[in-house]
Amino acid sequence: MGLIGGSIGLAVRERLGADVTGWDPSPGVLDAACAHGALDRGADSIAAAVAEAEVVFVAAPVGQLPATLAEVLRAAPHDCVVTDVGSTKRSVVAAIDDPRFVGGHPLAGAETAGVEHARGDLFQDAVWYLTPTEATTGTGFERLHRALRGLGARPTTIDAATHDTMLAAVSHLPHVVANVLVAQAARALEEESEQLPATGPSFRDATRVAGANSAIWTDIYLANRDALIERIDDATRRLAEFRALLEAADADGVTAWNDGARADRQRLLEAQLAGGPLHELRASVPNEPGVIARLALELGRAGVNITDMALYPAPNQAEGVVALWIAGDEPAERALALVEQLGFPVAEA
Ligand SMILES: NC(=O)c1ccc[n+]([C@@H]2O[C@H](COP(=O)([O-])OP(=O)(O)OC[C@H]3O[C@@H](n4cnc5c(N)ncnc54)[C@H](O)[C@@H]3O)[C@@H](O)[C@H]2O)c1
Ligand SMILES: O=C(O)C(=O)C[C@]1(C(=O)O)C=C[C@@H](O)C=C1
Repeated sequence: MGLIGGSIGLAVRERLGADVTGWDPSPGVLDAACAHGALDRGADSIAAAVAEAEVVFVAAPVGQLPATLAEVLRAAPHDCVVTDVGSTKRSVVAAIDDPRFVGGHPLAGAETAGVEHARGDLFQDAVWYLTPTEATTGTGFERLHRALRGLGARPTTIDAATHDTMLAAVSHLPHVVANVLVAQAARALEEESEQLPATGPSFRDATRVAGANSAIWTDIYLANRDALIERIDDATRRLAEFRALLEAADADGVTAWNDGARADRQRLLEAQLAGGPLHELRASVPNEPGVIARLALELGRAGVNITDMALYPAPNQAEGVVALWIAGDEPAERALALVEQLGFPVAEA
C-alpha cells in the first residue's frame, strides 16, 4: 500500500466504486492508507485481505513479488484474478505458474514513495503492460483488462522478455543517467575552487528522477541487470561517438548527430499518438486455457493494441466469441489476418 498500491486503491474506489481491503508489512501504512481514502479497511494478514477478493493487485518491491504472490495465490478464491505492478516482469512471470495470475506493470508513477503521495488519477491514459502466459485464464485476463480500462489506463499485452528489454531503454537507463548527471554537477559542491552550478530547466527535467525511492530501485536495477548493462554499454558507445566528433571539431557531424536525435524523438512521439477509428472484430475460439492470452500476445508482438475486449461464452461452455476493439484501419486489418493465421474464424462486426 505504497505509492502505486495506494494509487490503485484510490482509483478503484473512486472510479469503479470497489470495496478495497489492503495489507502492508510496514507499521502505520494501513492507517495512513485508510486516512488517505485508498482503503475501506486494512487486514492483519495477506490471507485475510484476499479471502473474498475478485481482483488482487500486489504492489510490493520487485524482489518481494514472487513470495508475496505465492502467498496471495494460496489464499485467493479460485475465480479471482491476481496481478502485480512490478517494474520488471521476467523474474515474476518465471516464478508464478497459476491460471489466476497475469503479470502487470503500469507505465505511470513518480519519484516519490508511500501512500501519502498516491493519486487516483495516476493511471489516466497510461499504458498498463500485461504479460499473460499460456496458463492464464481468459476470464481472468478479461476481468483485469476491463478493470484497468475503468481506471482510464490503456492495457497493452507484451511478453515479459520484450518488456524488460524495452524498459531498460526507456525507464531504467534514464534513471541511471539522471543519477550520473546529478553526481557530476554536485561534484562542484565538494571542490571549493569550482563555482556552484546554477541549474536551469533542462537540468531539472533531465534529473527529476535522480535518486528515486531506493526501496524499489535497487530491486529494479538488479532484476533487469543484463538488459540494463547492454543499454549502458550502448549509451557509452554513443557518448564515445559524440566525443570523437567533438575532438575532430566536426561541425557537420555534430549537426547531423543532433538532427538525428530530433528525428528520433519525433518518431517516438508519433508512435505514441497512433490511433484511428475503432474496429470491432469477433473471433470464435475454443474455451481452452491460454487461448485469450495467445491471441493477446500475438497481437501485442505485432504491435497491435487491443483497446477493449469482451468474452461471450457459448451456452455449451465449449467455445465462445471474443470481441476485440482495435484502433486504426491498418492495425485492425493486421489483427484480422493474425487472428485468422491462429486458426480462429474472425470477422469485423
Ligand atoms: N514508483 C513508480 O513510479 C512505479 C511505477 C510503476 C510500478 N512500480 C512498481 O510498484 C511497486 C511498488 O512501488 P511503489 O512506488 O509503490 O513503492 P513504495 O515504496 O511507495 O511502496 C512499496 C510498499 O510495499 C510494501 N512492502 C514491502 N515489502 C512488502 C511485501 N513483502 N509484501 C507486501 N508489501 C510490501 C512497503 O511497506 C511499501 O508500503 C514496485 O514493484 C515498483 O517496481 C513503481
Ligand atoms: O515518473 C516517474 O517518476 C517514473 O519514474 C515513472 C516510471 C518511469 O520510468 O517512467 C518509473 C518506473 C515505473 O516502472 C514506471 C514508470
